[in-house]
Amino acid sequence: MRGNVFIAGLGLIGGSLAKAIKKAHPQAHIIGFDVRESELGLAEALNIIDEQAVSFEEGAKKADLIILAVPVLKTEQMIEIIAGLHLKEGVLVTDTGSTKSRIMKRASLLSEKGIAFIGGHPMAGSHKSGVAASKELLFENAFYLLTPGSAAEEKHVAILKKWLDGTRAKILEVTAEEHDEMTGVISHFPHIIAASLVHQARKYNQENPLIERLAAGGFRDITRIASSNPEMWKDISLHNKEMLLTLLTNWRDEMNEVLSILETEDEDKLYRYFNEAKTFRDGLPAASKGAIPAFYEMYVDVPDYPGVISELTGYLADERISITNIRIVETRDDVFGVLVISFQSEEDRHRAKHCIEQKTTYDLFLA
Ligand SMILES: NC(=O)C1=CN([C@@H]2O[C@H](COP(=O)(O)OP(=O)(O)OC[C@H]3O[C@@H](n4cnc5c(N)ncnc54)[C@H](O)[C@@H]3O)[C@@H](O)[C@H]2O)C=CC1
Ligand SMILES: O=C(O)C(=O)Cc1ccc(O)cc1
Repeated sequence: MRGNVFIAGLGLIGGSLAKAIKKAHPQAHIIGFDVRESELGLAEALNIIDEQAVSFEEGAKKADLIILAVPVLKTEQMIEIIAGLHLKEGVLVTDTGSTKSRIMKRASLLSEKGIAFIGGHPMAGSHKSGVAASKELLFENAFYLLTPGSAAEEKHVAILKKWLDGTRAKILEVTAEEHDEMTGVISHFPHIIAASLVHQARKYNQENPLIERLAAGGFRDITRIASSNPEMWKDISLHNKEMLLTLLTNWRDEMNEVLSILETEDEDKLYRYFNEAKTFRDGLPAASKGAIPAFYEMYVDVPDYPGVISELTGYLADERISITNIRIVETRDDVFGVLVISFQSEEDRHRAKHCIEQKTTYDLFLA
């Protein structure tokens, strides 16, 4: 497709969409805007955008497609600004916000003027932010939820889907209310719990600093999302306040129930509590991406000597297997360390396993 695509907010999501759109539509002209000049400059230097907009308004006026990829309270402000501009005939406006009800309400300002607004939420991402973390295939196989506004006709949705071809996401239409209920349960509420677990560990750590050193493995895994951008999650929580209040109340009741099971040492109930959770968790789809994306990690027990990381990454590079992240867990002078290597796909992870098994005697396992 040809045309000007204006992306406001060149962070993880704006940058990833710019890359995916450029890949599928090389003729598209991508104009970018960000309040942070560093991100804007980096996006241009990395050829993620073709042009920097002089201002938000100037970028919006030139666009055939406007994508708002900023924290959700800012998205509302941008919709208001757009509603007051003289835009190009036939322009499509969409966003990437993690919430939809308040955005769709604000977008009625556009619908009233006959401007097609289609709410959007690519349900993949990470705890990282910024254009440097953006990836062309961030949304591959992930769900991409759309909430068309009242002025958005089927043909508009079809055009937006075409623009989004390069994301290789699974696009679904839902209502804004359904959206906020579902994402409240599986994404927004877990972020609050992850943050609360970290707060709890932080408080106990003040008394006993060994906690911080022991907090590897499982604790790191379930609290990874607590490392996400605080501004973004402040906005999301305020936007989905009602749902989060309901979930918090239900959770408090459930914790009270667990408290009483423990107090009375009711073994049957305790067993059932864990077993029912395990059964549902084990039945969740494994390899496809959800709001909390799958990470393809491989754990390698390595001796703690200099050069071991370059030895392993060297073997993987020889086989042209790309890694997306590498970290060391629990290295102490007297024990083996665990190297956690992440890959883009299950296929890469299996090739890596085969490669390392062939070339070394280190123990490894896939989590
Ligand atoms: N991070 C994630 O995993 C996901 C985030 N989202 C949603 O996408 C949106 C963007 O999130 P990310 O890209 O992760 O955040 P980010 O922090 O990586 O990028 C947001 C960018 O917007 C810019 N920005 C903020 N206010 C602005 C303004 N008034 N004008 C112009 N630029 C402005 C920031 O400087 C930043 O570069 C948010 O609404 C978020 O809820 C959706 C799916 C996944
Ligand atoms: O890092 C993670 O696992 C996430 O939870 C990513 C994420 C963040 C916000 C969304 O609206 C969707 C996905």
